[in-house]
Amino acid sequence: MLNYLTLSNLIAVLKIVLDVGVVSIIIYYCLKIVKNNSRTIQLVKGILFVLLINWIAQTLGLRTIAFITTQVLNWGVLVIFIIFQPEVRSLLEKLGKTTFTSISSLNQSEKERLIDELVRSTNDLANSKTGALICLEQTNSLDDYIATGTALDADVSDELLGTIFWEGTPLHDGAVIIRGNRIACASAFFPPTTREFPRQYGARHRAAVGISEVTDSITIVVSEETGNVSIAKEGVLTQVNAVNLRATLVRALQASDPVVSTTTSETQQAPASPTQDVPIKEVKPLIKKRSRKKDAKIEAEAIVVQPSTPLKENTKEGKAKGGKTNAKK
Ligand SMILES: Nc1ncnc2c1ncn2[C@@H]1O[C@H](COP(=O)(O)OP(=O)(O)OP(=O)(O)O)[C@@H](O)[C@H]1O
Repeated sequence: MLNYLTLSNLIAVLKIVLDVGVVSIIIYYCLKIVKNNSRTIQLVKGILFVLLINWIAQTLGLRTIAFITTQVLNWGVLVIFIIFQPEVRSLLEKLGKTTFTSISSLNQSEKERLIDELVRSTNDLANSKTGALICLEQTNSLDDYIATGTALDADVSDELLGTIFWEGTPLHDGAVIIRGNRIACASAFFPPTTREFPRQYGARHRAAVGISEVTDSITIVVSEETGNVSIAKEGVLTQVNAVNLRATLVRALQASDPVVSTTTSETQQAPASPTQDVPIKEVKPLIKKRSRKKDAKIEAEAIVVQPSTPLKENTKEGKAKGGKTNAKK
């Protein structure tokens, strides 16, 4: 009898652990999705707001408001599924899929070679003022975006990236996505940011910031207009030179694996290595085309870099941005 009770207690405890464990995992992944997607952050804020109004209305006995907000919350689930249909679909598609070869799975020499090739090709692209968008997949899968481009499975090399972004090729329009140390695709389309953005930046920079808002990827942008190089990460666009670029890439790879030994401060202060010999560009002064009042608001969603250096006045008034935008998508 005692044994039976102990066994049934044990089973009950295991059930509770399983129950709580599964729910915790679901909550963890939901929070991860919310955190990585600016659209879902807005949505969660909206839901919290409606919940607050509903609670106040219930507490104060405001029956009409309580009724309306309750209906909004009841029907909200359906609305969420409709609004987030693409996200829900891709989430379901991902279930059961094997994990991709991420950058973190590369060994030290592969990482170093990848960084060397990226710095070298970015340097060449910048010097020849060839517009480019090179996105490095991190932990969030870029499958959905790879699907919008032309699939490739090629070694990352200075020569190949130069060829892809050469204006004469059909693949030059759009972004290259790098998965692990392979070029997964070219000509991919990214969701452009919808945030307020300095006018001198066009569709390419908007796309780079856009993808960095919804995933943890790192994107290198080379401006066709100026040859300037920027990095988009976590919704922030930072203009870099060769040393900054290398340091950022080292840091990014380091974050997932301590195998890359150079520390951040060492990297930033380090003299140029062989691939850093030719700086891509001096860090250009950065424009803030906003009033001081607006700047306070922008602090939180900093678009620009190097606060001490105002952005170079480099307008593109004559340029028809829309014309160059990746219209095919
Ligand atoms: N959503 C997008 N996803 C991927 N690539 C895009 C996207 N929008 C534009 N591009 C790429 O950017 C090119 C247009 O760049 P545009 O000149 O408008 O941007 P820009 O930020 O001003 O860059 P640049 O300084 O190089 O001129 C397109 O030809 C295409 O290759």
